[in-house]
Amino acid sequence: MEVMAQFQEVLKQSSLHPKPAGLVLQYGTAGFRTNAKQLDHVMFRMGLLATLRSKKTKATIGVMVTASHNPEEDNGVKLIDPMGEMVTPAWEGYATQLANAEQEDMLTALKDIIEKETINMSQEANVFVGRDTRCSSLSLSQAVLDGVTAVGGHSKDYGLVTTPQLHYMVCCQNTEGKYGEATVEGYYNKLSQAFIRLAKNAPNCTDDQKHLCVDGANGIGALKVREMESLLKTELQISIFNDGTKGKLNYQCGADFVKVQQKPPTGILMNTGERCCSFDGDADRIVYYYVDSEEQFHLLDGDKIATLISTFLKELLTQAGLDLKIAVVQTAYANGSSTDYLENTMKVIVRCTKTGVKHLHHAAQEFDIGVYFEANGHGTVLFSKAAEQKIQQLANDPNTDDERKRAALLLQNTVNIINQTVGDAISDMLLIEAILAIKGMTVQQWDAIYTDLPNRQLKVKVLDRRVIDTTDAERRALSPPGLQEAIDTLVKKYRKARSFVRPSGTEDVVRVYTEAETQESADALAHEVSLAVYRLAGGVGDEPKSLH
Ligand SMILES: CC(=O)N[C@H]1[C@@H](OP(=O)(O)O)O[C@H](CO)[C@@H](O)[C@@H]1O
Ligand SMILES: [Mg+2]
Repeated sequence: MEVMAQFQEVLKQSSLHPKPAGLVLQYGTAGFRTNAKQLDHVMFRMGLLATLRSKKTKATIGVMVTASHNPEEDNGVKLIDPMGEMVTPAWEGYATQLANAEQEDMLTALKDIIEKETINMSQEANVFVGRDTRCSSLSLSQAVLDGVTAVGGHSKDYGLVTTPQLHYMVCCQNTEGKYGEATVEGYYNKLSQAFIRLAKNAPNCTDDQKHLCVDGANGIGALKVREMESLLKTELQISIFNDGTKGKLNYQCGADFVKVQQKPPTGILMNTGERCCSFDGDADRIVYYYVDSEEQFHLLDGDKIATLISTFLKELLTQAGLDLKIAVVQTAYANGSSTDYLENTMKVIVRCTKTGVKHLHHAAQEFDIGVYFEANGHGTVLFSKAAEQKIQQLANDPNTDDERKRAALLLQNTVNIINQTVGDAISDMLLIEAILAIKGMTVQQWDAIYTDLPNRQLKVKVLDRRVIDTTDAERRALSPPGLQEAIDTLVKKYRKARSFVRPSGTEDVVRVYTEAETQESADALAHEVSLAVYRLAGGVGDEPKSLH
């Protein structure tokens, strides 16, 4: 189609996906997210934008319709760049401009991007689309597809997939299959084969040890684990709870609920000491937990996962005699005990970045092996090309002695089980299960590697959360005036205490984090810091109440 006619078509189609006048949304920590009723125009426009991005990069781009851990009524959209990573920041800016342009200015906003990025409109474009199980996701993903078609792109609709599965498809497609086959079956085969090979190194694993309870958050993860189950054969026996047949998505279940509330999800049958895990609503996060004989709940969050994985990798590197630099990337939410253990006992490099996987991912790319996890369980491992080559070479070298060869093969299968494009609950689960089996480690032993400092996360409602500006990987507030000083004074009252506040990028709240020697101190400090935020940063509604 000729360019002018193309724009006419965009205009015509756009009028079928009109923007409510005055509505302003931001591309936040992980894409746009709000009540599903407000998103039709955003989806259509993200279809347009993904097509432009595809033309620009001459590669396939992904669009995932999901609001992850948010309530069922919400929805959202995430854009995926050619290597399967999150879309680059400059284009997040375009996304915001395009989504917020009033109906009559939409075409101008679109042309603006085309001009700024000197996009050749006759270039072919391909967009992969996926969605989660929310009621609103089907029609919203149709709006994305309409957007792609309107500007002359080709699309492939993967239907119901987890977010990390779609990231994987995009990476496979753009690497001509080197990363794997761009199908859901290809994904299951690659991961399950690597898992079976790893599990072969744990011949003494009993049936009890092979059992795992999975809380699927009543979302897409439950469906996808079920599809994969038979391929894991006898090496892993999974009981799936909250599979979406009865309960509501993310409601009193799922990784976010378990992490923030520090308690088990509803809808799960847990025996004492049994290993359990929870996914979030789009299956890119995972946390583990168990209940001990005194009914005490034990959470193994992203920090514990990062510690387990990096310990395993470090041991294998030593056994293989490979000199590769390994680092762990965390955010300010990482428990102080985990950072202390990683730095001082394990002696690995630790980096702290701003919240949001894109920041962690970027930092992890600077090392031979970068293990990154947010405390909430979102994370993965990145291997540099050079690291992968060294592992490959050693595994294939006929002169390698047995111990080194075994370690190299384990490393090779570890590379294959990991979804390096983004945090992936299914892939992380399989890796963790394999590590525990190989090391002959129980969930209790894993938990005992270090003891978490008691901590608390709270939310405070303010008029405009943008009044809070932070620095030092969000650990210190620069504005409003007096806030950081107030926090510093409060923190000094408690032993081993730490606290910071930051505006959320996914919800209209300010988040408060505290940790201290005791839970009482962490809770009291959290309340006091919440009050400081409320008073100094324009709190709305009732004053924050004490937790006890
Ligand atoms: C404290 C916390 O868990 N924050 C989450 C949450 O971001 P906020 O910007 O804090 O709303 O959602 C993000 C997207 O899922 C995730 O990357 C991040 O870790
Ligand atoms: Mg998620």
